[in-house]
Amino acid sequence: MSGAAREGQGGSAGGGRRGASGGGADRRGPQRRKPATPSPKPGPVQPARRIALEVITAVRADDAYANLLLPSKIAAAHLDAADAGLATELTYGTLRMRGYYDRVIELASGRPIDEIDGAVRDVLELGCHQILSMRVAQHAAVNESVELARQVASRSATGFVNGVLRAITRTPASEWLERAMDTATDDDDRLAVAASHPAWVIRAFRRALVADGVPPDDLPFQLDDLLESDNTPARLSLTALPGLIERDAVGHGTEPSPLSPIGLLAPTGDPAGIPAVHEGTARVQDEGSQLAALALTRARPITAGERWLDLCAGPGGKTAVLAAEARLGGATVIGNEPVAARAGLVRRAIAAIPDAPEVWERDGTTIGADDPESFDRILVDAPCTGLGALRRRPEARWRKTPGDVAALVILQQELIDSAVRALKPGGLLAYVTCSPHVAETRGQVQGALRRWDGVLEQVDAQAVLRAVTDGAVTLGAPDAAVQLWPHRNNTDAMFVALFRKL
Ligand SMILES: C[S@@+](CC[C@H](N)C(=O)[O-])C[C@H]1O[C@@H](n2cnc3c(N)ncnc32)[C@H](O)[C@@H]1O
Repeated sequence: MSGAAREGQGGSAGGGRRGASGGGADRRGPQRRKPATPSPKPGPVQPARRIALEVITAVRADDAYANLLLPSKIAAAHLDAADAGLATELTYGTLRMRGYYDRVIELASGRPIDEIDGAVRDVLELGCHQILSMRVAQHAAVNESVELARQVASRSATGFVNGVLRAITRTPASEWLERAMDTATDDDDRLAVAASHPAWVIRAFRRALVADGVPPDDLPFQLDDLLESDNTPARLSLTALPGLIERDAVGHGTEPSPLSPIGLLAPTGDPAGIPAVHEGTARVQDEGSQLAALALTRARPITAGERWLDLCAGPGGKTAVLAAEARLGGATVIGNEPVAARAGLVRRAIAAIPDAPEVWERDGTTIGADDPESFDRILVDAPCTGLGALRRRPEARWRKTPGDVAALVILQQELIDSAVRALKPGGLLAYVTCSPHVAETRGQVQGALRRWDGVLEQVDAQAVLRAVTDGAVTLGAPDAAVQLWPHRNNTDAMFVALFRKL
C-alpha cells in the first residue's frame, strides 16, 4: 500500500465515524468567495506553518511553483535548519497528498470539496497533513490551523475548521484511509485515493510501464512502487560540472553517484551552503537529467569546432552540462529559451563556465527553417507534462490534465521537426522528456521516424547510457530508447531517444 497508508501514524482513538457537522462545526460553513491570494497577518502561528500555508495558497490561487517559492520564503524568514525542514515537509507533504486529504475533508465535513472556500480548504489540507501523516501534537495542529483560518478567512471559517479537524482527530488515520477508499468508484480510483494521484495519471503510468516491457504479473507491484516513489522526497543530487571541478573536490559530505559519472549525492539541507554550488561549479540536478545530457555529449567523440544547440534550455540545468562537456572537447553551445525570465535562469546556470554559451530567446519551432543544417548536435528537452518529476514538483500532478497532453504532443512534434531541419547531415539529435507518458515518449519517436523516413535513424541510447554509467544503469526491455524510473533507478522518470540525421 502506498502513500497515505504508510505515512499515516497520527489520529487519536475513539470518536467513531462522526463528521464535523455532527461534531460541532458550523453547519453552513464559509461561503465560497472570489479567488484571491490571502496574505496571513502575523499571529501566534509557527513561522514554518505560516510559510507552508502561503506557498500552498500561492500554488492553488496563483499557479506558483512550490520548488521556486518555498526556498525564497524560507530565506526571507531566516528560518533555521529545523524550521526550514518543517516548512518543507508541511508544504510538500500537503501538496502531494491533497487529493487524498480532500476526500477525508469531504467525509469529515459532509460537504463537497468544491463548495469549500479555497483559503479554508488550504488550511484544512495543511491541518490534515499534520494530523494524518506527521507526528505533530494534535492540539497544536488544530489550534494553529484555527488561528491560520482566523488570519486568512472569515470568522465563521474558524468554527468550521475547528469542527472538521477535531472530527478528523477522533478517527484513526488507518480508518480514514479505509473510509476514503470506500468512496472510490473503481480500482483505479481506489489507487488514486490511496496514492493521492489523479486516476488518469495512474492509467498513463500503467501504459508506460507496459510499453517499457514490464510483464503483466509484475505490473501491479511496479505501479505501486512507482506511486510510492512519487510520494517520497527525492535525494539531493548534484552535478560536478566536468572540467570545472572534480567530484571529490566538492566535499561537504557529498558522495559519488553510483549512476552518473558526473553526479554526487549530498546530505539533505540547503545545497547553497556547499561552496561549489554557491560558485556554480556544482549544481543541483537529478541524476536522470545528468544522464540525458551525457547521452548526447558522449554518444560519440567530440570533434573540435562542433556547434551544438540546446533548443529548449530553460532553466539551464542541461545547458550547463552541455557547455562544460563542449568546452572540454572544443565545441561551442547555444542555449535557446523563448521565455525571457527562464532565459535569465539559463544565463545564471552557465555563468561559472568560461566563455559561457550564447543564449537565444527564440521560438524553437522556427529555428530549423531559419537556420537549416547549422548544428552538429541538438538537444530537444521538450516542454512536457512533467509527470516523471512528481517527487520534486508534487503539485504538478493536480495541475496537468489529459487535455494538456494533446497540445504538448503537437508542440513536441514541431520542436523535433525544427531540430531535424537545424541539424547538419550526420548530426545527432537527443529527444528528452521528464515524462513517461507514452504519447510524449515512444509515440514521438515513432512519429519522428515516420515523418523523417530516410532522413533520421535511431541511435541505441540504451547502449550509450550503459557505456556512460559503466553498466550501472538498470533498463527495461531491450529498445533503442531509454526510460528511467524513480522506483527502479532512483531518478526522475526521464525518457531519452537518440537519432542521427542521414
Ligand atoms: C523541460 S523544460 C527544459 C529544461 C532544461 N533543459 C533544463 O534541463 O533545465 C522545457 C523548456 O522549453 C521551453 N519552451 C516552451 N516552448 C518552447 C518553444 N516553442 N521553443 C523552445 N523552447 C520552448 C519552456 O519554456 C521550458 O523552459
